[in-house]
Amino acid sequence: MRKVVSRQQKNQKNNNQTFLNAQPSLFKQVCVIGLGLIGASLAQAIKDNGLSERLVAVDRHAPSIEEAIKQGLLEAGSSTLSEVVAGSDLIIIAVPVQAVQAVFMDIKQAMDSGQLASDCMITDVCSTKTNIIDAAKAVFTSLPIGLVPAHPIAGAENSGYHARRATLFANHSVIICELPTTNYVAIAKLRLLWEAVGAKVMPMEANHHDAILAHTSHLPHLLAFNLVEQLASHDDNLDMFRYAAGGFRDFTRIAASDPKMWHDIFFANQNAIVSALDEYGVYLQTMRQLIIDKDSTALMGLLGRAQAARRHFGHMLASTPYTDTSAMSASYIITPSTTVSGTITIPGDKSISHRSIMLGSLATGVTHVTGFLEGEDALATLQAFRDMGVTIEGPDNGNLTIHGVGMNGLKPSKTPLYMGNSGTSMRLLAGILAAQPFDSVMLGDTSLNKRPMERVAAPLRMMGAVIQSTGHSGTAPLSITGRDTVGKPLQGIDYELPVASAQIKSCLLLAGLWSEGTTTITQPEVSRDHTERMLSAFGYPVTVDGNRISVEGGGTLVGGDIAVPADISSAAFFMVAAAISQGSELTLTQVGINPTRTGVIDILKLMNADISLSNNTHVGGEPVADITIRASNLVGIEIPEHLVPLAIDEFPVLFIAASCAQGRTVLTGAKELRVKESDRIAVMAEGLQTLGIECTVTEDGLIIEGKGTGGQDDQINNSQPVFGGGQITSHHDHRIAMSFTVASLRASEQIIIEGVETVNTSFPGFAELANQVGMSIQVEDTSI
Ligand SMILES: O=C(O)C1=C[C@@H](OP(=O)(O)O)[C@@H](O)[C@H](O)C1
Ligand SMILES: C=C(OP(=O)(O)O)C(=O)O
Repeated sequence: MRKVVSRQQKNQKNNNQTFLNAQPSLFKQVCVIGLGLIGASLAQAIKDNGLSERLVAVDRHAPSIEEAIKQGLLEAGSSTLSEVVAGSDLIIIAVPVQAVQAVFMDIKQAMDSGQLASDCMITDVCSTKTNIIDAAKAVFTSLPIGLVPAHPIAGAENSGYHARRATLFANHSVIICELPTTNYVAIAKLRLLWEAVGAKVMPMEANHHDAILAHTSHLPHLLAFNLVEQLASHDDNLDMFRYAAGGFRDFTRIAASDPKMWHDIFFANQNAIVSALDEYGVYLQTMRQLIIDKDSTALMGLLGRAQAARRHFGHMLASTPYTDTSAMSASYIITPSTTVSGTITIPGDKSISHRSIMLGSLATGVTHVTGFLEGEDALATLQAFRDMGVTIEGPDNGNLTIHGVGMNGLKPSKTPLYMGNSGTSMRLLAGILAAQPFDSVMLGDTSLNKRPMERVAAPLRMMGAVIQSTGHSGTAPLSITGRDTVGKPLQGIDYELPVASAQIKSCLLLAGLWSEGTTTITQPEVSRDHTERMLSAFGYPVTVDGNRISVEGGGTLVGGDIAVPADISSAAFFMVAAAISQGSELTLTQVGINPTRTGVIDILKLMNADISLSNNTHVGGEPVADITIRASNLVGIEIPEHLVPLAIDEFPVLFIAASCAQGRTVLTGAKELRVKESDRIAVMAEGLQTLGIECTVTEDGLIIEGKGTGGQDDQINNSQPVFGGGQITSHHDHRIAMSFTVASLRASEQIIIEGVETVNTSFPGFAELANQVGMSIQVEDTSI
């Protein structure tokens, strides 16, 4: 259970911090027991950072002590604790795990004899934690109030005093066990010490620490030692080592670590290690059998899943940018430019990419996808299906091969499904998961966790789904109970959508595929129809009657080939870029022009944009064309409300166009913009005002006073800046970042956009492409 901290304790913590910061050194005397790699490195880091007035050490190896004193690292040292420990206010135990209990006995004696205060802080750096606490319990009548067990997750294959490095802990994690018996000041001071040497501190329960470390550290070390032993015991071991490839070297690097230390750890964490090892045995047997059986699909699936999972975990951890604004570290520094030109290819459509994974996975047979968008949103969907046991090869340059598992072939994921920033993934998957026999949990990043999920959860409940939005206010995480537990299938419903949302419509239609009877969705306005089109392309009958769409449950999907066209929502940035800048002409090849998506073209044309389509054809059931757009004098308009759902994602960049138009542009009926990755009305208005544009926020839209000077019939006059310069934040929203980039074509000064990592959710390579056509974007990492 997490430790609950009262307000009083929090205040006390803040006061401690101020008090501690005011002290010349954090400690009067630190005594390090054990001058091995970790102990000596920590001593050196304490010394270099001036964290203690005095440093003393205990080590049985006299030459290390002598050298450390000679080098000025230590004031004193000995092989016996009682000779140097007096007056220490922190003791750091850095000896092998099995020797810790004996050290505790020495410490107790020093406390009993008055050499040490009873509240003296005691910490350790050992790789196991429950046995350290047990050892302390065995020695002290009650756990010392200064005891803070800790574990820096840092090391090196070299051991001993000479291998020490003061920087060993920089950017590494240190786990601290905050025991209920420990004085709060001791915890706060140890935290300060670790942070001062560059480490990231995280609290964790001792049991949990031991179970996790058994898998992530102890098992890999055991396997490394074991593999070296296996190879070394061969008769031709010399040849084996001589020709051992990089794989052997990389895999067994950690087998050069200190044997005594690992001997102790393996015994100290016996139970957790044995269970990790048993589990490993099962996986090894499975792999062995797949090779014997020459089961290529299953082996490919396993290898692909493992490769993706490794990347995914890295991503999940590194994707803290999406969960923590302070960590959003990449910025665009944009120098104003005046014109764009060229012929470019825009990456694949995000909505269609999501659906290709979903339907390809649920189909029978193999589905080949080309033009798949390798952006983080679509990759989140891909990973979710891998987590549910689907074998997916790729993505390789937009190519994917999906080995469909059929309507009843998904397996429960072992971990919660992580949807990152993607509303489409979470909402569409909610419909699929609600119908599965097993339970599921879906998580999102900070932005996604704020977006409304009851809009799908409530109608799914009407179908009999058991689904909870467990966030603050009808928001993610979503927890879904499997049909096996519920005991009966979903029931078809006749549902009228309260908003024109393709995500809600698709969620319910997808749930309808497993439901008894008919599911009919009525939408108030037309919204994108990719789900309907792709279901039909996979052979699933869909009935469309005006704005009423129906499916019957119980059908099947048949895999095939899907070509994903270029995304018109991404193309929109370049359409506006060319429209607003003098002398520009851009051609965007083979862009999807599904009529449920072309609101942006209609709106720009109403604003007097010069847009033409050519090479019209069909790709994978979707119409596509080359779009050519040239500079023109844009004029302000009242945007017709029926076009809003058809251009829902393009408004941020349309606001940039409106700012460059002559006269006022009024958007109404677009409340939905407030619940996208950010509140796109508020956030765009704020950014526009920063850049000197007058605009008024309304409940369901925005009024923009355009600064363009040329009218519809005038000479094209797009060379005067309408924006100033300034600093804009993305608010975790890719479309905000890209829209303000386009503004730089009519800006008088530099525009800086912070938090641009988010662009990768829908448009990897955006900055490179923008530079290719004539913009001037420099990407800077400001994290260091
Ligand atoms: O179905 C889809 O692929 C999408 C539907 C739209 O969302 P809403 O359904 O919330 O309008 C759109 O904004 C989103 O980018 C993608
Ligand atoms: C709203 C968007 O996506 P999603 O809802 O999938 O996060 C978008 O891409 O603009």
